[in-house]
Amino acid sequence: MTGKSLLLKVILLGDGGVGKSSLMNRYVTNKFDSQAFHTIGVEFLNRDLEVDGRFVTLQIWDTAGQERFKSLRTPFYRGADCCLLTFSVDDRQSFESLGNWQKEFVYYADVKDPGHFPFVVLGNKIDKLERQVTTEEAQAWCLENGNYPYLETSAKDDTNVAVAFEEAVRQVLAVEEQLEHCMLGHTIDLHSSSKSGSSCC
Ligand SMILES: Nc1nc2c(ncn2[C@@H]2O[C@H](COP(=O)(O)OP(=O)(O)OP(=O)(O)O)[C@@H](O)[C@H]2O)c(=O)[nH]1
Ligand SMILES: [Mg+2]
Repeated sequence: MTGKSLLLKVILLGDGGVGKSSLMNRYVTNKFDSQAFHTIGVEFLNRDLEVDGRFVTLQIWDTAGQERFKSLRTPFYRGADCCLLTFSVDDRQSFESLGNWQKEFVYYADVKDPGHFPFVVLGNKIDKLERQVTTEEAQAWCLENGNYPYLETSAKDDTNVAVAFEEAVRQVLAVEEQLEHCMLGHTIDLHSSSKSGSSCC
């Protein structure tokens, strides 16, 4: 892969058992294990990809979702460029935990401007017949809590997994572009005599 690659850190958060490790392993190794073990602490894998002409090395951090491992995972939130809030569509409790995961991330990652931080919400295990969370209510949660992109995935049958990680990259690039646009806007204002009324940041 030619051209300078942008290193991005993406972190998967969500209740134990929703499929965070399975999503990472499906995306990086294209494997799925129906008997996956609970993650203890954190693990990470890298994968190179190209999104809209940009070469990216995605460093995917997979975290333990079980409450007892909280102190092992929270030190690794800092420096993340994107957070994938993950639940399972057959586990209503994991959907209702999304708000807590978002708060935990913002606190331990010390996010200065949560309103502009790239979160993406994933509803996993859509291959399973018995759903407890509808697409509409998940979309409504995403709209109410920050207008986050919402994708439905299955690590088991590889539905939307690559799309989900590509969307994470797009969200980071979009925020970066917005910041660059703002910086550029301020620079031009510094030299022009007329005070521009609008400020975009
Ligand atoms: N049917 C189905 N099962 C899945 C899917 N993704 C994961 N699983 C299964 O769900 C169980 C938990 O998956 P994990 O990937 O270990 O879940 P996790 O979120 O990493 O769990 P913790 O490490 O405890 O936080 C495993 O038995 C997986 O095989 C999916 O998309 N569909
Ligand atoms: Mg895991």
